[in-house]
Amino acid sequence: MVDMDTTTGRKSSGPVIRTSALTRTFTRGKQTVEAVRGLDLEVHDGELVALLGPNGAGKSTTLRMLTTLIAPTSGTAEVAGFDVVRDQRAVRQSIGYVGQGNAAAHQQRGRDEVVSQARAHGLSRSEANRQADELLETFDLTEHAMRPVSTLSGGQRRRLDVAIGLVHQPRLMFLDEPSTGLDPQNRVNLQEQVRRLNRDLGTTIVLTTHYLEEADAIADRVIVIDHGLVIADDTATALKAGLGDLVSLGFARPQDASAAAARAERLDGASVTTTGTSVDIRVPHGRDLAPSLVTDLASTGTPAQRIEVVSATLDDVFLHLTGRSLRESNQTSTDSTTDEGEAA
Ligand SMILES: Nc1ncnc2c1ncn2[C@@H]1O[C@H](COP(=O)(O)OP(=O)(O)OP(=O)(O)O)[C@@H](O)[C@H]1O
Repeated sequence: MVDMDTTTGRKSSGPVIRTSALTRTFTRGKQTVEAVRGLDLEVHDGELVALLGPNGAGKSTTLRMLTTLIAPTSGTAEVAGFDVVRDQRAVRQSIGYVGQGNAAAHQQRGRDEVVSQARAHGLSRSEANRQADELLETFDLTEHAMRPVSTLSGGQRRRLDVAIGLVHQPRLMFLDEPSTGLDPQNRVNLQEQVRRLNRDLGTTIVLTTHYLEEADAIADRVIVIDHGLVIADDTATALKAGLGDLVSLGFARPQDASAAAARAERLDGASVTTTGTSVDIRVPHGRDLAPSLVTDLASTGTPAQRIEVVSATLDDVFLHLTGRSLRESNQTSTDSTTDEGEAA
């Protein structure tokens, strides 16, 4: 049941984001690109959600519709209880958004940039100063606050961007590829700050990423997007557990491998591949099942000479769902975006 606040017209319960059959197409010359194709999505207060997918999957387009930067082609989206087409202003006031690339002006000092953004959001000078100091502290930027933005490292600048996105204390924050281009140390540092923002302040966060490790490490929920469609939506743990572990066995003779494969086929949910003297078994809870399987095989005269158990990764999940590796899709993608077809 959704209650309506009659003074603001804002819904006071229900998901903070709700989309229904949301689509966005772009026209490139004679070509039509269906960037987002029928997205049905609900995000609840306090969640940290990662939209994960290869380059060109439709992640940024989704975020740009949810933040009112571009209009949907069809379907509906409500953010913080407001319609992204009809109530653009209210949506914008309710959210923070950090797009790709750096927002901060390069010659300004970091602190001045945060203060002026806070002032632009209507805070008084003293409130803006206080807010800036708090945010700089939160993002470990206090000691760099008086330096021109152009002299900050990539990681510091990205953290400054996130701080600026928070000046008006939104309950809902959108981050478009926050850690792309950062070195591993700065990436981990930024991820920690994002996690802290969600955990300590309860800010709902929706971020896009094509880093598997990032989605796995920080998100409560991972929404995997490919070719404009949601192909999986769950916790990273559940997505990986659903696929199961890979139990790899090696035998002395091909006939032993065949016998072991026949035995493994009887395991619930197992998918078995035999190559010469090797047997690969993808099976839920493989790590737990492996010892008894190996004992069983030894007792029936087909002892394994090699055993390896590898837990599933999100890349395995993506590979299973699409037949492609997300890592390789990211590396080989030459897809590029143009400004053609942009909505006001
Ligand atoms: N303004 C635009 N004009 C034309 N095509 C566009 C535009 N914006 C996006 N596209 C196309 O829509 C598809 C989805 O792009 P989008 O940027 O949403 O993907 P993404 O998943 O965010 O990728 P990345 O990780 O590279 O940012 C791509 O094929 C892209 O080229």
